Amino acid sequence: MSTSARHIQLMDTTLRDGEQTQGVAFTPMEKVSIAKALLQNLRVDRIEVASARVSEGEKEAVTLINQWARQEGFAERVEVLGFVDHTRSVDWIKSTGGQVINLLAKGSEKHCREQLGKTLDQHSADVLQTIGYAHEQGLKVNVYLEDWSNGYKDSPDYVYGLMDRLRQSPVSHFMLPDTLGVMAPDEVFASFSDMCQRYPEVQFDFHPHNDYGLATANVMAAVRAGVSAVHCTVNCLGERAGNASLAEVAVVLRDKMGLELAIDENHLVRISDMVENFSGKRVAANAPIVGADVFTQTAGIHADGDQKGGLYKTKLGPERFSRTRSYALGKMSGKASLKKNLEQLELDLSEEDQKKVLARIVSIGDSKQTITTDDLPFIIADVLESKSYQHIKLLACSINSGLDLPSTVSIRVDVKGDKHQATGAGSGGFDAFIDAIGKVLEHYEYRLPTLADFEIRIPKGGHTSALTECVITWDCGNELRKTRGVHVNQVFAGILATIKLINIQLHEMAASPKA
Ligand SMILES: CC(=O)SCCNC(=O)CCNC(=O)[C@H](O)C(C)(C)COP(=O)(O)OP(=O)(O)OC[C@H]1O[C@@H](n2cnc3c(N)ncnc32)[C@H](O)[C@@H]1OP(=O)(O)O
Repeated sequence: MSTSARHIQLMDTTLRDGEQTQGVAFTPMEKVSIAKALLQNLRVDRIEVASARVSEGEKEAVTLINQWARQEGFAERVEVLGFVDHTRSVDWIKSTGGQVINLLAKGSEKHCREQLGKTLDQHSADVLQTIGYAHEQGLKVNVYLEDWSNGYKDSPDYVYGLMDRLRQSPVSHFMLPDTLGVMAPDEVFASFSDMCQRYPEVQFDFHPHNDYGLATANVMAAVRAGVSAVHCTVNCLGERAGNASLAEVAVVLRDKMGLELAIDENHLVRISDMVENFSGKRVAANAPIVGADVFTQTAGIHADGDQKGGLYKTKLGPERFSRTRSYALGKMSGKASLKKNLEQLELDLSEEDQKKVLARIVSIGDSKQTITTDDLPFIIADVLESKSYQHIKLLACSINSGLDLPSTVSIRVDVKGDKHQATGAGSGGFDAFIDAIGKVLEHYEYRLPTLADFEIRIPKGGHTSALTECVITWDCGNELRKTRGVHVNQVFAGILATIKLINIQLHEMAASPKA
């Protein structure tokens, strides 16, 4: 089947199946923000925002989403999963102002018999009755055949029997899920080809799960077999191993299958960040498209190839997703990696000095420490013994902490040659240090930016006396900056990372004073 110029709908279910990720619960306002970003900015075709009857909080969220969607003309693109429970789910959805029910019917004989205790005839009659009621109430109806992947394999006659009974009813999409993520691409292709041939008038959606890590590959197979819509979630959230990643599906369908999608790729990373923050589920640094490291070249040879005319470029360039390429510094760096970082910082070094700095970077990398671009000026200053980056020096610091007691700190610092002493208090040693250093820096019209992230780690297999590395991400208004500190004491590792950031910013203030 030719796939060119076909339009495939993306139905995002971050707010329904995504919320079935262990430990995830969105507040109503978080749900509204995600819904707006999905429909308005990213431009997915449809969103599923909840299961009916779950809770009062869920009802409030769905009501708010529907109010907004109606104003914006998106009302028919907001869907809610409902159960085969006669009137209850339909009434719940109606009361939220919803217009679409995704009715959860049983797609395997086993689930029908053992979970509902019904025969095919009884269940079909119940489903038809709920579809009829939903229509009377003015709702559009889609139908899930839950556990279809197992049902199609173990009880195909049940699946065909159910489809034959439901196909004449007013159902917009039949949504066939691989509920337990057990299918492989060849099985998906064969089963969807069969379903599409038997029921050519029916619009099928595919709802994948990622238990074997095959969700995106399975989406490709389903599309090749003729489905008209696929389901996915932001950051691959979803029950167990999750669904298919929205970012992966969007780029794969475009690049590998030449399909038309409405998605605006510039928003993929922003929505991934939003969902990461609201869900509390960290995105793996190597997650395709949205992971923190996926546009970073680590190997010196790769940096060299990029320097020589973009030899390592692919269609998945960072600019496409409003991101930038970076070059990691560590033991695998070469001349080209250093050059790229120096260019970014607009620093000029002689070939001789570059060699010395590179040797230090490689030896720091050898001791398992990581190096950020912002560390580079300090490594240079240290290697070349320049004091020009040393605007602030911590001369002494004592911390007092106790269980259930506020922490106190006493510091002595040198700022641009002037000595200062200060004390501070806070809920922990680091917090107390921030209080104390803030008092000193007031004299220099400098305020620390807020923390965006604070990570402490020790080398794997490390012991209690291991060096600790602290990497702090700072929200500097128009950009995020990372600085790191290394010390046996984790609070001091954080303090050293903070001193480094202050040095960078005092240096920038000195280099470009306010007019
Ligand atoms: C494929 C999927 O991911 S489906 C996701 C479905 N969404 C959810 O489950 C959302 C979260 N769930 C909930 O909040 C609750 O489970 C509720 C509100 C839906 C129901 O709660 P309760 O009434 O306490 O029942 P419980 O959670 O034990 O649900 C099981 C009942 O639903 C029945 N049931 C299972 N599937 C269906 C279905 N498709 N339609 C109607 N009833 C169903 C079961 O037979 C069982 O009924 P029984 O108690 O008479 O034996």
